[in-house]
Amino acid sequence: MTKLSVNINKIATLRNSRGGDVPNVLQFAKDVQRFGAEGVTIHPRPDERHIRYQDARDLKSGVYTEYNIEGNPIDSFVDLVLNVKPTQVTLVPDAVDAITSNAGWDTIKHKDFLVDVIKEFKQNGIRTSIFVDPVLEQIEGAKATGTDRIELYTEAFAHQYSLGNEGGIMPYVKSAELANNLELGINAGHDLSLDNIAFFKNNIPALLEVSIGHALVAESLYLGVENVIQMYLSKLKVQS
Ligand SMILES: NCC(=O)COP(=O)(O)O
Repeated sequence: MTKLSVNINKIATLRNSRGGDVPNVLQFAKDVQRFGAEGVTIHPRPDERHIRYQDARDLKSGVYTEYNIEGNPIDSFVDLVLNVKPTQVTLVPDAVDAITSNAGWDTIKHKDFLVDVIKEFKQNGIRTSIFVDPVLEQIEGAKATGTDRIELYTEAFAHQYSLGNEGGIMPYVKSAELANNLELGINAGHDLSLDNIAFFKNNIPALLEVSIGHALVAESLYLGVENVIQMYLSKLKVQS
């Protein structure tokens, strides 16, 4: 089974554009779970341009499915995650000024750092995942960090698929096969959408979780949030 975790960053972006509390991020998180989402993801960035650190703390009371916090493990992020104790932390090597996440970890170069930080999270009962490109050496490097899971960075797949190139899935298939052999759990995310999710899911063996935000919110403007979540759940059940 592949769980759908809804990334609610964009709801905070909308709220912050006016100050105030509309839309309410906590209520939105409760509603997506009521509509069937199996997890909620946030990615607080150091400049707090969308999700704020206080949101991460407030959400703890309302996320009763899987709570996934993503981010670069700078000191303030590590303190936040240890304080909130979500179900899962996903480590992403994003620069402070990046518009969005744009690369996976170099798990070989940053092995010592990742080993230390992953150990600390796991000792505190938090499942770990690290964001990686679909490159076999990087998957092997991920295994050596001690992480429970990897999150495959799917931007390249989504881009190729939008151009009609289904072959763009192949590095992901090979990476997933290796991860399965190494007994690493597999998550995936970034630019997944109603257009590409079924093809991705049906080609990736043992895909445990997808986190989807940008496209899901954009699609909801036309189709409605509840309907869109149901559509994702239905596509995630499809087997080719
Ligand atoms: N981990 C990926 C995520 O949470 C959402 O990415 P996107 O759907 O906003 O591109």
